[in-house]
Amino acid sequence: MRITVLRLGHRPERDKRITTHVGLVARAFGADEILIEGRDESVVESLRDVVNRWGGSFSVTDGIAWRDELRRFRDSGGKIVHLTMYGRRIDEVIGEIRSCERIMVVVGAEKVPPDVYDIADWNVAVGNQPHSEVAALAVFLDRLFMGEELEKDFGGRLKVIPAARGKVVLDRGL
Ligand SMILES: C[S@@+](CC[C@H](N)C(=O)[O-])C[C@H]1O[C@@H](n2cnc3c(N)ncnc32)[C@H](O)[C@@H]1O
Repeated sequence: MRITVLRLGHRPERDKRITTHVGLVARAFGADEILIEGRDESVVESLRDVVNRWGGSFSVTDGIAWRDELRRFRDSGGKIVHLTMYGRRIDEVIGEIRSCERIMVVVGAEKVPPDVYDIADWNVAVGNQPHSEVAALAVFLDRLFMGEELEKDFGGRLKVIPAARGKVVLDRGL
């Protein structure tokens, strides 16, 4: 399955860290790309730097026109999943979502515009309490892949060798 994450409402003056974390979680938990509303060269650079060092083919694009992206994605046959505390319980819908070929997973920052709720094929809640886009995305992807995403080899220059203590990192010098 190909997964695009759409990060809405990025405000460069206050969301740098959390949007970077949305991107890091997207990559580490098995998504293929992130699209970011708003321009932020520093967020894009730091995510691309992680890809360069730690591997994978995760792509990062900022400054997108999100309504056009959602429509284009839907019109080309992709399905849209909006993560929101007001949505349906994740366990009720994750099986259906798992059968899709391409999904776009939308996460917000502050208030998400009402049309996102309308265009989404599924509005999905990771519990019905308010928490965070980073946590919601991580739990959603982990449920989607049933934990298998954590076994992925990213093939990067740097690779952690799991250790009971300390840090063991292989530099494959690619
Ligand atoms: C800080 S929350 C903002 C919530 C905001 N009050 C709203 O009405 O959308 C930022 C994002 O985290 C995600 N989120 C927060 N809690 C969630 C939950 N329980 N389930 C799914 N997603 C959640 C949503 O994508 C949301 O747009």
